[in-house]
Amino acid sequence: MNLVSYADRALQAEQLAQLVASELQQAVASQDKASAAFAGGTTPVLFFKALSKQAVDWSKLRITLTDERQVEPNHERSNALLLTNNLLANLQPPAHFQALYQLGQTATELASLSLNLQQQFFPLDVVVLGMGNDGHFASLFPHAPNLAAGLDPDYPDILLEIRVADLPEARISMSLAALLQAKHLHLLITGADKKQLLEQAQTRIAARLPVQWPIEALLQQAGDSLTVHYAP
Ligand SMILES: O=C(O)[C@H](O)[C@@H](O)[C@H](O)[C@H](O)COP(=O)(O)O
Repeated sequence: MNLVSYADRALQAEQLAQLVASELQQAVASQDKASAAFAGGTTPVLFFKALSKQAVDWSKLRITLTDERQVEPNHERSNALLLTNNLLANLQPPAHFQALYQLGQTATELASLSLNLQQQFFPLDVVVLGMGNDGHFASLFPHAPNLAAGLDPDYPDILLEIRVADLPEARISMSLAALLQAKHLHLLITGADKKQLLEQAQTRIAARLPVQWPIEALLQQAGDSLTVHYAP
């Protein structure tokens, strides 16, 4: 894991936006297209706003999410709405966006979407993840019944459905196996609590303790291919 620390969240957002924009533009230059998956939640908002101001050939971009809440696309908890309001709506020309959930989506439709992402988006050029204070990333939550599958580095599918009793709604998440395929893998965190959790996770890994937080699996599997961007 590589750690980049920034003096404040504005600098973090601006410098990560410049880095991601250069990674995307290099992909466009070499393959005439680029693909990216971004986390939802609250942390990435400043980053999305800064990224929307970067000089990228957005018409060549395929953008999706690392995970989504199973709500209507205009629901206030929708990550698609968050991404649209803070990034996609500001892009000229527009990028292609693939949502991870539509109301009433069936398991068959999820499997078909997973295959479509595999064929049209993967391997992702850039992934920017977030992390919760319980050590989840994407929607791979500690008490998810199918967490083992979600963290299995050999899991065959891009997407899986996550249902956890204490979550307000069911989720759709990318699997760790899918995220690890990213050419540029970033984790964007703010606040001392999350940095302390990351350090505790590293200590657990070094002591070869069983995985307590999902983030341990990401750190262990990704190794130096993961760059953590931290601001207080
Ligand atoms: O749907 C989501 O909530 C995100 O994709 C999730 O994985 C997020 O990155 C963490 O929960 C951190 O959220 P905050 O940025 O709000 O702390």
